[in-house]
Amino acid sequence: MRFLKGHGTENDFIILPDPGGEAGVTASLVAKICDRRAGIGADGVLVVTRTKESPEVAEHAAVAEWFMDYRNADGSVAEMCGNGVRVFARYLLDEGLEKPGEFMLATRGGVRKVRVEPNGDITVDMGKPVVRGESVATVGGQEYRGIHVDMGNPHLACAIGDPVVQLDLHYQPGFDTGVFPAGVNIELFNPVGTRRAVMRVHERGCGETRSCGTGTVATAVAAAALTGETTGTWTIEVPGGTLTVVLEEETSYLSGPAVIVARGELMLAE
Ligand SMILES: N[C@@H](CCC[C@H](N)C(=O)O)C(=O)O
Repeated sequence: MRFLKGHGTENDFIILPDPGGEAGVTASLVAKICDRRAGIGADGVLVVTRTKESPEVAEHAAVAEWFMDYRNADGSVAEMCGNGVRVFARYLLDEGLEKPGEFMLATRGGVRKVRVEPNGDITVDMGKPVVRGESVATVGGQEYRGIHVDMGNPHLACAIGDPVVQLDLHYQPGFDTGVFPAGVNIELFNPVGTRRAVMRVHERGCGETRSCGTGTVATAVAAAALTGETTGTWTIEVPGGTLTVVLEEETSYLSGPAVIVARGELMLAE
């Protein structure tokens, strides 16, 4: 099977072209591919399938030709991946499967519009973040209160006060399984100037990653709430780079670089 590898601010993905949806990519194959020692290594897999060939999203086939079938590194599926959408869009553009400008993609979290910026960055309309309340994350025995933000997938974004570099995110942070029965992506951040924050993330199904697009939008929402704002343009610094988040009343946008770095033939089997 042919594969490519790409990343968006070092949130890295293996891309598996499967236009007809016939490959039957399993959770165990995804976990093998993403293994950083025995496999290729990645935070997740993006299976590229025509929307009309994917029963779970076929209803969107009239508006979005391609479905980003996103899988976490442990093989689990997720509703949405902001950096994944941007890398997926880069792949479609490079392959001539979509034209530069604006186009729509299907995800499990709904249809997303993407746009190529004059500087080559890719912007995604991420939809309206939904604030569902507050909850607590525990890291290294320390409790941090944060905001539960639904970006299609679940997030808990906590302003922590302590420097984010000091956090040990090798382990799953504690969280309230009553609030997050399907798990949660946990962002730990500090505001560092006007509409700017530095963030680290522990992703559901992946562990710590160097960036998380949906997580940066959740962080912008939580950081804005600290100053009573709900709109504005935020710069979020992550270990893998910098992303821009625009919060509007009815939607949000995520912008940044997305690149393809390799292509090859997969020799792993289930
Ligand atoms: N890295 C992603 C989010 C991927 C999904 C997440 N791990 C989940 O399980 O919800 C992003 O860029 O948004």
